[in-house]
Amino acid sequence: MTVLRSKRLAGTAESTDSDDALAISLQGVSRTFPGAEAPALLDVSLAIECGEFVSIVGPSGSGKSTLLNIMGLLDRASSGSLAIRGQDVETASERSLDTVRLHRIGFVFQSSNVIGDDSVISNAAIGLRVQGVPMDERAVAALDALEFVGLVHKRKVQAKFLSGGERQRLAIARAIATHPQIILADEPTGNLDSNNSSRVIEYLRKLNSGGVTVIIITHDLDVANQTDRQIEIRDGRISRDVQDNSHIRRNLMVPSAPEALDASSQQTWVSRIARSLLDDCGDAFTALSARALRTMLLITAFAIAIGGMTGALGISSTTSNAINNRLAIASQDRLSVSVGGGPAVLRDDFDGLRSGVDRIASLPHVVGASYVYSAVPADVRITRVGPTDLEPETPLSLHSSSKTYFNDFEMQLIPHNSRSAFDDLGAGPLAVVSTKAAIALDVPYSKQTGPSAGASIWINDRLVPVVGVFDPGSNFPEYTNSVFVDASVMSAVSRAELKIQVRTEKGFSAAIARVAPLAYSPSDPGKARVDVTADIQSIRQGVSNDLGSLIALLSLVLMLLAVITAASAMYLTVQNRSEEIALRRAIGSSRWLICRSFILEGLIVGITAGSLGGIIGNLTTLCVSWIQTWPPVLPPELWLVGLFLGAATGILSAIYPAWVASRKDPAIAIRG
Ligand SMILES: Nc1ncnc2c1ncn2[C@@H]1O[C@H](COP(=O)(O)OP(=O)(O)OP(=O)(O)O)[C@@H](O)[C@H]1O
Repeated sequence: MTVLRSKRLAGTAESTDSDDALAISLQGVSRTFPGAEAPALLDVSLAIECGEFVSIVGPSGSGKSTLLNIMGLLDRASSGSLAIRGQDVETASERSLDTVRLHRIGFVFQSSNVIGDDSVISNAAIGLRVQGVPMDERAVAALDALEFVGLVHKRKVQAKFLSGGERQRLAIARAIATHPQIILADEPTGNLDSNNSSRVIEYLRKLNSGGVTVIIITHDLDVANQTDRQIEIRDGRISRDVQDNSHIRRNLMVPSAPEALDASSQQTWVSRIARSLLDDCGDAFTALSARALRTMLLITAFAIAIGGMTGALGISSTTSNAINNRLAIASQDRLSVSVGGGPAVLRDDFDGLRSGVDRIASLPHVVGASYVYSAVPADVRITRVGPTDLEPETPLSLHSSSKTYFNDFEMQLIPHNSRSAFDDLGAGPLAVVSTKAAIALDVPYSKQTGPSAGASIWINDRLVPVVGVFDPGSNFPEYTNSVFVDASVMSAVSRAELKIQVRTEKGFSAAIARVAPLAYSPSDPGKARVDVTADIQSIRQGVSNDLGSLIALLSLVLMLLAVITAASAMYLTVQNRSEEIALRRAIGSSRWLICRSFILEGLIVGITAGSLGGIIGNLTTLCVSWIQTWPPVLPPELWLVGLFLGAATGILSAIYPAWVASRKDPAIAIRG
C-alpha cells in the first residue's frame, strides 16, 4: 500500500461538514437545451450518500453526461433543485459554484484533458495552484498524488508525451491532489485497453475506500459491475437504480473539508496576492513559450509597430529641431524691411532709395543691406527667342537688387563680377539668371565661365543680354526660377514690390529690426516696416504644431494596427485553447482568473515588444538623422514611452480575447 507523504490524501483531518449530509442530492431536475425537441433530463431525483461508489449507465444520448455536468456544477438545471453536501446550489452565484468545484469536486474526463505543454507535476498541481496552496506544500501534495497513480517517475515529462493510460492516471492524480470529497468521472476508461482500464478502476476504488464519493459514467458493463450501485438512464429519466451489496465495503469515514481553505486563510493577503501573481506569470510564460513561433511573430509585429511609433516621435523631435535651428539661424542674422513705392522710385528717387539702404548698411553689426524689387508676375513676360515666343512652362520671376546683394547673402554668381553694373541706370540692360531659369530658357552656360557670349533673353519687348548665372542654394528657394535685372529694366515694369533685405551679425537681427525703419527714413520711420523676424517665429511654432499633429495621427494609426494584429492572434489562441480553458474552469478557476491569465500574456508580450520597439525607434531616429545630417534628438523617455505603449497595446489587445475565454462554457468545451 502506498504511503502518502501529505496528509491531504490520507484523509486524517476532521470534517467541518455535517456528517449525515448527502454527498449529492437532486430533486426533480430537468435540463432542456435551447432548440432541442425533448429535454435531455426529465424530473430526475437522486440521492448519493457520502462514500458511495456509483456508476451511471445508459444508451448513447440518454443524458448521462448532462447529469454529470449538472452534478459537477459545470451546467445548470432548467428546473429542480441540487444540493452538494447539504448546500443548496441551484441559485448560487457563478463564483460560489467555482469555489464548491474547487474545494469539493474532482473531475476525470474521457479525453483525459491534460495541459500538454505543462509538465506532469504541474498538471497534477493545477487545482492546488488555483486553491492558493503554498508552493512547497503543493509539490509534496502533487508528488503524493502522482505516487498514488504510479507516475512519480514521469513527473518532469511534458504531459503531451504520456500514453493514453498514463494521461488518464494523471487526470486522476490531478483530481485527487486537491483532496475532493466527490470524484466525477466521465467514461474514464473509454479510450483504454482492459489492463489500463482495470488499473484506473483500481485507483478509483482505492480512493473510495478512503471515503471519497466516486461517480462514474460508463458504457462498459465490466466497469459498472465493479461499482456498488448502478444507475441506468434512458431518455433522460432514471430507469433503474440497483445497489450491489456484494461489493459494499464502504468506508464511512467522511473526508474532511480541504485543508487548502485553512492554509490560504492563514496567509497574509500580501503573500496570497504575491503567490497568485507569481503563479499567473508562470502560467503566462509557459503558455507563451509553448507557442514560441507565434509568440515571436507577435512580439516582432508589436515591436515594429511600437518601433514605428517611438521612431516617429524621435524623428519628429529631430526634424522639428533641425527646422527650428535653420529658422533660428535665419531669424538670427536676417531681416526684411517692407518699403512702399513701386518701380517708379527707380526713375524718380533712385538716389533716395540707395542712400536709405546705405544708411541701414552702415549701422553697426549690419553685414550688408540691399533693396530687392520683385515684379508682379502678371506684368512680366520672359522669353528666349523673341517677344512673341512662348514662355517656358516653368513660371519665372523677375527681380532687381543692389549689386551687393549676392555677396551679402552668399549666393554663388558666375562670373562673380557680372553684377557690378547693376546699380547704374545707364549701364543696362543686363540680366543674371538662376541655373534652373537658364535651363528653362535654354540659355547656354558653363558652370565655370557662366553664360556663353551673346546669350540674351526677352523681357517684355526688350532684348536683355544675360551676363551671369547664379545658384540660390537652399536658403533662397524663392529665387530657384528667377531672373535678376538691372534697375533700368525693372523701372520699365509697371508693378513691383520693394523690400530691403538686411543681413546682420548673428544674434543682432532683433536689435537692428528696431532701428532699421528710422535709419531708412529718419524723417518718416513709418514708411518702413520690419516683417521677417516675427514671421519666422510664427513659422517655427506652426511647423512644430503641424509636425506634432501629423506624428500623433501616424502613431495612433500604428497603435490601432498593433492592437488589431495582436488581438486577432490572441483570439485564435483562445479558440485553440478551448479545452484547456474548459479544464481550468472545471477545476474551479474563476472567470476572472481565466481573464487575468490572458491579459497577463498580453502584458508580457506588450512589455517585451515595447522594450524592443523603444530600441528600434531610437535606431530609426539615429539612421534618419545620420542620412539627413541632422543632429539626432533622442529624448531619454523615448524608451520608456515604447515600454508604456507596449504595455498599453498588449493589455488593450488582450481584453476582448480574454473576455471570450472567460465566457467559455466548460460543459460544452469539455466535450471538445
Ligand atoms: N449543449 C447542448 N446543446 C444541445 N443539445 C445538447 C447539448 N448537450 C447535450 N445535448 C443533447 O442532450 C442529449 C443528451 O446528451 P448527453 O451528452 O448527456 O448524452 P450521453 O448519454 O452522455 O451520450 P453519450 O453516451 O453518447 O456520451 C443528446 O441528445 C445531446 O444531443
